[in-house]
Amino acid sequence: MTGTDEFGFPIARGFPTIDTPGMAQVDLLMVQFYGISLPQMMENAGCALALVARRRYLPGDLADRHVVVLAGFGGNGGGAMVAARRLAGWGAQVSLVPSGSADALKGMPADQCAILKAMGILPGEVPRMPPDLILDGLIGYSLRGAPEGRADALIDWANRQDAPVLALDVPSGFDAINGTPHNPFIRADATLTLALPKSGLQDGGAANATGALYLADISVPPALYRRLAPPLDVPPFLDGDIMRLL
Ligand SMILES: NC(=O)C1=CN([C@@H]2O[C@H](COP(=O)(O)OP(=O)(O)OC[C@H]3O[C@@H](n4cnc5c(N)ncnc54)[C@H](O)[C@@H]3O)[C@@H](O)[C@H]2O)[C@H](O)CC1
Ligand SMILES: [K+]
Repeated sequence: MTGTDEFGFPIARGFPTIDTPGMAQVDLLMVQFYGISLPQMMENAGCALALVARRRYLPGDLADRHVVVLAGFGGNGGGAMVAARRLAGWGAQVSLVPSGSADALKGMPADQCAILKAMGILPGEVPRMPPDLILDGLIGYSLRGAPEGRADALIDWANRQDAPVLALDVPSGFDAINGTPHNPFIRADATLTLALPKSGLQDGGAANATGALYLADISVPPALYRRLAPPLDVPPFLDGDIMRLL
């Protein structure tokens, strides 16, 4: 560790990068070898996102602080909805904006959305009231080509707002492997990437798409990385669950 950033997050160097096929291997080993489920990882991811949101953007009392959560239909959207739940629990006013009809959500994102509905947070359109913060959970490392449809429109909307955007895992529209920005891509003020920094995020990506780059521990055992082909040597998160990388 080489000190902390201005928000008190430990600064870390020496974490290797990983590409999307490598992350797919990690997810498989987590589930099949260790029995650590995707919902468990998603819970860790979303909680870490909410913690970065609170400490970096919403210090103090969260009452009257308005957060718009943009949520896609995959694991990225599910993690963002966990963060929505945590921030709402801490008193923030949360608007949930899915990238399609919420009735069409399936699997874990649908489960997360059902929890939010039970809490009285109903999926809807982007609100007229300007937000204090936008969480980008539209598309993660499974982006395929340039964003289309509602995701495309919501990325444009987010980039037009004065509020900062905090991206989950990768800025949506940004290729996590090779760092190619598609049109459009989220211009994040900060990005919280999960488990290991994705290879395309190394230098913040083209045009510094990521902004400040954080890394969250989602409870991958370091020994798992030595089972990958090729193996990776990853240090434990000794100084905290959330590290500042860039
Ligand atoms: N081990 C981990 O790091 C974990 C990461 N998690 C999070 O899950 C996502 C990856 O989830 P996945 O379900 O594979 O997909 P995505 O959420 O990235 O996106 C799929 C979603 O996006 C749509 N889509 C893809 N390309 C486009 C496009 N060009 N235009 C519009 N829409 C697009 C696609 O149709 C799907 O609906 C990872 O990034 C993390 O955030 C988990 O929490 C578990 C562990
Ligand atoms: K994202």
